[in-house]
Amino acid sequence: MPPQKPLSLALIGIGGVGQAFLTQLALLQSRLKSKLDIRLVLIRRSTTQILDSSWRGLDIATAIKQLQDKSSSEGKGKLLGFEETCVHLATAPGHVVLVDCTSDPQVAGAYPGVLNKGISIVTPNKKAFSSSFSDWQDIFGTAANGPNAGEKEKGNGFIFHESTVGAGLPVLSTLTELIETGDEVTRIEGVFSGTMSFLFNSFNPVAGGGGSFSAEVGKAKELGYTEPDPRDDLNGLDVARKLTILARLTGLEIESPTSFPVQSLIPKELESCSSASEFMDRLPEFDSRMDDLKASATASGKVIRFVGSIDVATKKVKVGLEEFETSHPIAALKGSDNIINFYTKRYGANPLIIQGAGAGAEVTAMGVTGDLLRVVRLLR
Ligand SMILES: NC(=O)C1=CN([C@@H]2O[C@H](COP(=O)(O)OP(=O)(O)OC[C@H]3O[C@@H](n4cnc5c(N)ncnc54)[C@H](OP(=O)(O)O)[C@@H]3O)[C@@H](O)[C@H]2O)C=CC1
Ligand SMILES: N[C@@H](CC=O)C(=O)O
Ligand code: NA
Repeated sequence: MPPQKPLSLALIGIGGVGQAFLTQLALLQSRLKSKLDIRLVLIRRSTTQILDSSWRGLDIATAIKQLQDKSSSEGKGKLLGFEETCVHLATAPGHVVLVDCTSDPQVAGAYPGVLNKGISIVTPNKKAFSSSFSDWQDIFGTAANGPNAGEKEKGNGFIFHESTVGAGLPVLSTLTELIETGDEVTRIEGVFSGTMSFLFNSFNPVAGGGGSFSAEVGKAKELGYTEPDPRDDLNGLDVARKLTILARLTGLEIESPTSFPVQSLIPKELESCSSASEFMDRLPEFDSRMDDLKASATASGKVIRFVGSIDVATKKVKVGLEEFETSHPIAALKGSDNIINFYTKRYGANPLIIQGAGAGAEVTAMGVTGDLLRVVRLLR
């Protein structure tokens, strides 16, 4: 049997998710070594990168150390522009896959050009899929696995982004299958943020009590649940981005994550904070406002949770705080659990429910590694 062509892989972003992905990649390399030769040829941070121009593949542990060890010559190399790097990357042997584990909108904005070079993309970065609707159309009009892909897109890359909604939970693959098998999705609702789930089930637990809101935000950041800037969770935009992605997959042409009501939990007085650290330092000043919301819910025997919903028929999307009876499944969530209810014609009054950790480096990396395997299967 002729040796398989190698799969050349480039990773950008070696934060929580990126490093967890590398751990899973090392496992994949050893498990698949008789069937597939996966070579890590580039890893890149925001300020430096290591590119293996021999295309033989980097040793993962050494490469991470070099990137993290600012003093190493490798780690200090002049950072080649991202687009320039991709032109070079496209010359790597076999199929090339870019793994974008950043939350950088500029990297995401380059996706159509990357796909056009025949490079596939797997990513948990929501920015590309939740910017303008025309950007969405550009991406899926270029990808070889786009809904209307034809001869023209044949040589282009594939794109998968399961971890953009519900981390590794099979939310996007389930929605895609519901739609592709002809079911009619009428409503999607639930808890879509691991950070907000954790915040409210620890600040306002069903059993009563709970810590201060700002302290719980700090814990969510330490646990690796929040966006690189926690304000992207607290302003409701992370959930809005996820609902934009889901709504677009149902066929709704949502213009942007700010084209529907999104409740922000950022105190107006802190909207001008110039940095995440300044914001986090001042957040405790406003804990009493969240305490008042909690007290009012408690007075009616309820708890507050941060939820989202899409009504496909009326095209109504909304994101914000709601009160729930303590017996409600949403009230009972633990940790970073998401719960997503798909109401469809086929499932009727009993929705298809997906529940589980919706944030955390390892469960997110699982979705990215699963997407990489989806690309591998398409190459067979
Ligand atoms: N954490 C989670 O539970 C989940 C995260 N996600 C998504 O995964 C992505 C990564 O999240 P997470 O790992 O937690 O974030 P981190 O902040 O831990 O890591 C982000 C990494 O991206 C790097 N980076 C930023 N901009 C660039 C750039 N232009 N080029 C190269 N590298 C860059 C940073 O490098 P440097 O350190 O040099 O600045 C850092 O290493 C985000 O898009 C997030 O929304 C999705 C689902 C769940
Ligand atoms: N910050 C996000 C990460 C996953 O999308 C969240 O808390 O859900
Ligand atoms: Na997912």
